[in-house]
Amino acid sequence: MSLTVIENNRHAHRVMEVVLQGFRAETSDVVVQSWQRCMQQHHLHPDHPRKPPVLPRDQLDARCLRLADLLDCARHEMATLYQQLADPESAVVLTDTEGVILHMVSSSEFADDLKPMGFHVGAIWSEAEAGTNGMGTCLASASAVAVSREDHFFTQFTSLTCSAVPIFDPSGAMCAVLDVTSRSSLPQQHGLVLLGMTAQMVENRLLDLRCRDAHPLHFHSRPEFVYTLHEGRLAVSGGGQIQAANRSALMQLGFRTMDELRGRHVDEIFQTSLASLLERSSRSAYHPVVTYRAAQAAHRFFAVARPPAATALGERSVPGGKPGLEPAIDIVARPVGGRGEGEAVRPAGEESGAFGDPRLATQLHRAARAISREIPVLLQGETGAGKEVFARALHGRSPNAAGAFVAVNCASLPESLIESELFGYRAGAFTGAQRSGRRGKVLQADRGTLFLDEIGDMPLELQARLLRVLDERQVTPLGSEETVPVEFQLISASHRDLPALVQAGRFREDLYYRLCGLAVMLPPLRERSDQRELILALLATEAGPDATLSPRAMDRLLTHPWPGNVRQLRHVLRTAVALADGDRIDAEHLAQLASVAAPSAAPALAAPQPSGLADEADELSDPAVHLNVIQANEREVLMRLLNEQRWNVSKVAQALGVSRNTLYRKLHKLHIPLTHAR
Ligand SMILES: Nc1ncnc2c1ncn2[C@@H]1O[C@H](COP(=O)(O)OP(=O)(O)OP(=O)(O)O)[C@@H](O)[C@H]1O
Repeated sequence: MSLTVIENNRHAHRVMEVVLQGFRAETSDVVVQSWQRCMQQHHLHPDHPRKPPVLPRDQLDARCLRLADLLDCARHEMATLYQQLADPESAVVLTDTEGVILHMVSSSEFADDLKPMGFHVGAIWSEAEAGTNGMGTCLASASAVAVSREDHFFTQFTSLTCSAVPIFDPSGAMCAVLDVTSRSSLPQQHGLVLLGMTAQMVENRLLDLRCRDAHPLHFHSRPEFVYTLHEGRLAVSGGGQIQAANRSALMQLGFRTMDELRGRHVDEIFQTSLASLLERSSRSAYHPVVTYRAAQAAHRFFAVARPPAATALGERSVPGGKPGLEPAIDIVARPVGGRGEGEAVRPAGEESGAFGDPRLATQLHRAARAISREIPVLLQGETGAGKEVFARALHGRSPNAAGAFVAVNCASLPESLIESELFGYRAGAFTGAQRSGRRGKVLQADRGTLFLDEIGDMPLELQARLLRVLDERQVTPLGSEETVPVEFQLISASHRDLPALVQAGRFREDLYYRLCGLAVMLPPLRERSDQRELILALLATEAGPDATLSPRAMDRLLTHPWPGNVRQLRHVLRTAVALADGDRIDAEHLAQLASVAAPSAAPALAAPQPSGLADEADELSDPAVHLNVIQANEREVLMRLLNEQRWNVSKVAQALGVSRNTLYRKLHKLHIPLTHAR
């Protein structure tokens, strides 16, 4: 008998002894109860291992669409958690309430290890399908669980250790499970803490998003905890009724469930009314004000109440319902994929853009609805992911489509010029000013769309001026006394993590809330499901409709990790077209891909390499591996600078105080190819 079979038998025997004969197990009650459910309720047998079933693609897409807002809230937090865990043999996973894996962050190597076990996006890991496991058992018990190695019901999963926590929506219902699965033998305590914190962050974001038209009320018994992860948060209707709360709020106020709290009035909970809290908060410039628990007068809280995010942003009331609470699935995406080699394609000009990925299409649809209600849209995503293309598409679908689309790149303008560029100046306002004066970009965008790209790079002093313009909707050009009224739609974009900049004090929080009426996280190219369609469309733009790709070339493109996203894809295709003799592109014309920087080049918002899409990285030699530690560090710093300056070599040279030639030599020495350059 092979070792595996003996091992399998031993594990199965142990599970059966515990379930059928009531033997004491050296494991937790949660695990024992799960084993009992597996055998008695789900009729699983530890001797008959099975692979979790996989949902068909269209059903998976439909689920992702239904939970699009949750996925939006979770994606970035999951990537951050993965980085904090710093364990290459771990995966951070999100499932829906039926145990279907919707999103996963891991190294491509670990994802490849997990795949044969049936552990990948689309697979169903409920207890009924996969026996005792982190995700399934968390769902069944509706509580945080740790399932280490031999706690699993089936032997095939006993090399894994999982920790999982439920995520609750603002109504208090469980809406997902967040899990960390790794090879380590024990759940790491700090990992569990991080997991719990991540779940809380996702819940708070979801509360903000789904209750945008309620008054947010932040509180804690210690003032320094207001606005932190530990704060209690309530969503309160204009009439003062509590609609939703986070877990900390329930705990601090002594309620066990959301049902016990929902519908109560603020003055029933605190010894004050919503109106009074709002007034006192605004008078104290939104610093926490003291309030007392109504039931226990000695229990003091510090609280801040604000106007709803929606009204604070000038959002009009939405006919027929609350924007944040409507189901995410109300559009039909264009069909994706299925096109073979050489088929006719429609060129994707930058104006039209290609948005075949269902998630992207939904985001465009939601953003179009938001902008049509004058809600500003904030686009986030890695560099080259198509934020400007998306913004133009949004403008084209908006009520102001007939007006101008005015783009301002806040990162590329020298600080001294941003102000005049944005607000304009009166004739003779300063030395060097044009004699006739100049209408600033804000006024040029009148009745159109103002697109503030790389808004995270705007200097703090100018943020204050911009804030005033957004509030007052009028502009005072430099050197002028006169204010000019202006009406525009606002879209902004950044590849930086703006909430993190806010926390670091480098971006004004009040401005962030005014820009971020609706936050849209654009997926990186490697996560898009319409890659094939996009490749063909971009190829048609670059080489005309007769161009074709060989299957090998298409395969290489489809499996590339694309750290520079669509911009890099476009660049690679442009070079391939130049290298190919006729209209047919083959793998050999994609030599440029071999010299593309490894994922260490990932920009600020980049998640770790996603599962299963980076197989090719194995084939490629990573140029960075030949560098010593100092060079590797130097390379990383340069890559970051290049990304920040959008691969503009002159600007990076300027920032470093070296000549362009010196910089080129350095780039060459550190194996940094300039394939990202525009
Ligand atoms: N959906 C799309 N359809 C067609 N082309 C696209 C699409 N998205 C991006 N591109 C191409 O990729 C290039 C980069 O797009 P864009 O400038 O919008 O990216 P970005 O995310 O705003 O970049 P950055 O963060 O560096 O400003 C564009 O010039 C365009 O050619």
